[in-house]
Amino acid sequence: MSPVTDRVGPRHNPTAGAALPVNLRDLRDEAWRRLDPAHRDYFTGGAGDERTLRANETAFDAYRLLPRVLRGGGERDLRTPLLGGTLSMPVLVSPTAFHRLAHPDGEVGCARAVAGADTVLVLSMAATTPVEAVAAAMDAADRPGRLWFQLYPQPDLGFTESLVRRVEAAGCRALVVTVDSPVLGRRERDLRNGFLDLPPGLGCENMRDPETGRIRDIVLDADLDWPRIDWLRGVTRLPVVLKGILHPADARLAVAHGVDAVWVSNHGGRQLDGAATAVDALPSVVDAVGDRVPVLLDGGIRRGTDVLTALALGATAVGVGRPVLWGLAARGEPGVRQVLDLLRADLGQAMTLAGAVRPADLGPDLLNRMPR
Ligand SMILES: Cc1cc2nc3c(=O)[nH]c(=O)nc-3n(C[C@H](O)[C@H](O)[C@H](O)COP(=O)(O)O)c2cc1C
Ligand SMILES: CCCCCCC(=O)C(=O)O
Repeated sequence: MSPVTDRVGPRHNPTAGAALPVNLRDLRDEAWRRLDPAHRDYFTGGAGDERTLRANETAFDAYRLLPRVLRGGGERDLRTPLLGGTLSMPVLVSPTAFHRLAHPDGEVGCARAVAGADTVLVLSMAATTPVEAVAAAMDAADRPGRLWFQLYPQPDLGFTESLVRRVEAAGCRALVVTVDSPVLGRRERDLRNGFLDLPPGLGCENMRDPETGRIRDIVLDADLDWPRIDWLRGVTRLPVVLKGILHPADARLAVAHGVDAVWVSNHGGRQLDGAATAVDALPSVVDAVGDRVPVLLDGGIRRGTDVLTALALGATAVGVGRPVLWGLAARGEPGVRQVLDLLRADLGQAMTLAGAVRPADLGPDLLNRMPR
């Protein structure tokens, strides 16, 4: 029997007394031990000197919290309404490529874990599993609305439209269009390792040409522009989210072009090295967008307090990229479940300590920004 007890502690500390992991970095270390070094570098690395990659995490250090006290409130309520659904917490899974390279459980294992946590998986266009199989895993877990699809619009509009139809038919509930990748960032680890291709047996299954059955290469299109976003909105009724916005002028344009949410992201530091960190770019994007559409954020979220900070700065929800890959590479589906459980517990505990019952209670008054 513990000499110390509290009314919320055990529920917020599901790993107490258990073996590792107690935080996400424990799973990262385990994943790194298991992965082939070239694959570890692909999953871990960023562009150029990895300045933005490092800064995404350290930017959260600039914030200190100003907790409120004597507010009571009992049980925390982390539920978060977003694009027509309600997530069990303000944390979703960012799109990341090649899950079956990390672990045989792949995207299906990830989907099962996400369904169990009752949040959203954004399936990468570079997934190694067909969208229909991932959707079936969500359906089997009775969470059909929890799958979104990430799209790099292809210059071949016919193929793009056929993929959108496929994704709609599978039951995805939103299209996340990645707009920070007119070309691939210069990932020097991959260049050194010569990491170019997936091993035999793995491929980007959602790139299968409907006519030939052949897997097409993903084209990152430097001609992508606002008229193409208008075109995309015209060919689907799914909500369209733009991922990779950092500049407030682009956030304003996104709203003017009728998008349904704006996702502040620098692609986890993998595209433009030296780009602003997500958390630094967030306040001016929130200001530009106002209440018109939700603002999401990813990049460097590793702790409940990081989630709390992003929400206090005006994000509706945050995404996690690498931590999910760590969980998957370390332990497959249960590892992803652990990542999401750890973040939920950490966020609940941080909110309790900060005097907030629900995400709507979080505002900039709870933050003290340190000079850097
Ligand atoms: C290995 C890896 C693969 C990624 N693949 C994609 C992708 O296919 N599409 C996309 O929009 N973003 C992709 N991203 C970026 C993530 O969606 C996300 O923006 C980023 O990982 C967030 O930062 P974090 O890893 O610090 O959480 C990828 C990131 C990583 C690390
Ligand atoms: C040629 C396009 C491959 C994209 C792979 C996934 C991705 O976005 C990444 O960051 O890696």
